[in-house]
Amino acid sequence: MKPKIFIDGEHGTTGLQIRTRLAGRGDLEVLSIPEAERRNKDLRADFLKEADVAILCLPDDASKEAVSILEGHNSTKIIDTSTAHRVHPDWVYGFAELDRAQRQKTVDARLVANPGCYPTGAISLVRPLRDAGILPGDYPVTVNAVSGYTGGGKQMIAQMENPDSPDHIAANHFLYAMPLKHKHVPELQTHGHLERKPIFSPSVGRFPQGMIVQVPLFTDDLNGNVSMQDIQAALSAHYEGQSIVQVVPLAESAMLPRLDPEELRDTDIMKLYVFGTEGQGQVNLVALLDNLGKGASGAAVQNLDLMLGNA
Ligand SMILES: NC(=O)C1=CN([C@@H]2O[C@H](COP(=O)(O)OP(=O)(O)OC[C@H]3O[C@@H](n4cnc5c(N)ncnc54)[C@H](OP(=O)(O)O)[C@@H]3O)[C@@H](O)[C@H]2O)C=CC1
Ligand SMILES: CC(=O)N[C@@H](CCC(=O)OP(=O)(O)O)C(=O)O
Repeated sequence: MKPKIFIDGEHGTTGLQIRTRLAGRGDLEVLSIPEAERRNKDLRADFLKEADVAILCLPDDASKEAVSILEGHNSTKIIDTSTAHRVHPDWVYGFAELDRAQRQKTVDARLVANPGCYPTGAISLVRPLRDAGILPGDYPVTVNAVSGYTGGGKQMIAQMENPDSPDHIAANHFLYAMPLKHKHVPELQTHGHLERKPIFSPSVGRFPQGMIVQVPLFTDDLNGNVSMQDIQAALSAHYEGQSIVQVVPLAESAMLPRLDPEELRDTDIMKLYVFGTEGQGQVNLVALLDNLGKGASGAAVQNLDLMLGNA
């Protein structure tokens, strides 16, 4: 029997991309709710209970509701793409490359929280340096980022694309979350193993999919007398043996005149760069990804395969 998959929120931005990725999969049966019934709680409950794996692509409150519908119904595994359970102790953080143990934890899990798009980039840069003892726990980490506008879901897509929308956004690039209380901060701190709350300053650009996440560091304030080479080597060692997170060689990074946030659009990989000038005491660590690829839907399908024993 093929495993049954239900994408709750399949007509939204993340859900649609997951459905597209699963469209050609003959090894799975996708249970699909008609678009007009997408908020029909009774029908959703039936599908949630029938599924072997439910992938929640909903706002936080609706995700929590779906989880409560499944309470006591342990035959349905859950992947939640929302922020609701990313620091919850009962949930496994579905970032297989986080450390040596995370892949197996995801394989064994019933409840998996899919990482946020920005945290995927930032944690992928800081966590290996924490684990290697290079980045002190109390380092004052800052994270600056730009996302494609699909990161804001259906509402922001309409605001950016429809000039007749009442809350139309005309800007080509804008900062937001200026009070420094973005919903991703707890996740960044917890899974980045950071003692201090990081400063997170996100922005959005007028392109649909793509993301750059930057973590600048002063190497004098790191542990030991580390060079750019040492930092790149620590990242490379951490991600050795897998193909989704790619650490770019220093020589290649040094040749780049600019970095395009859309470069990895429609892919599920993430590239990590160490920029700077050796000996200057500063580096800019950069993650490049598609906010809907490794940042959301691609990661959800990766987690699905791990949970089904396919990967
Ligand atoms: N977009 C991105 O890049 C990323 C998104 N995520 C997360 O994925 C989740 C979904 O985001 P996204 O796809 O962007 O959002 P969208 O707004 O594009 O889609 C959400 C979908 O959920 C439906 N929905 C909302 N409330 C309910 C409800 N109570 N019952 C049933 N269905 C409901 C919406 O229906 P309706 O059309 O009626 O509103 C819509 O189809 C969020 O939690 C987000 O944080 C994670 C990483 C990246
Ligand atoms: C551009 C934009 O608005 N991005 C969203 C983050 C993407 C998202 O909602 O999902 P995750 O929390 O699961 O990453 C935000 O800043 O709230």
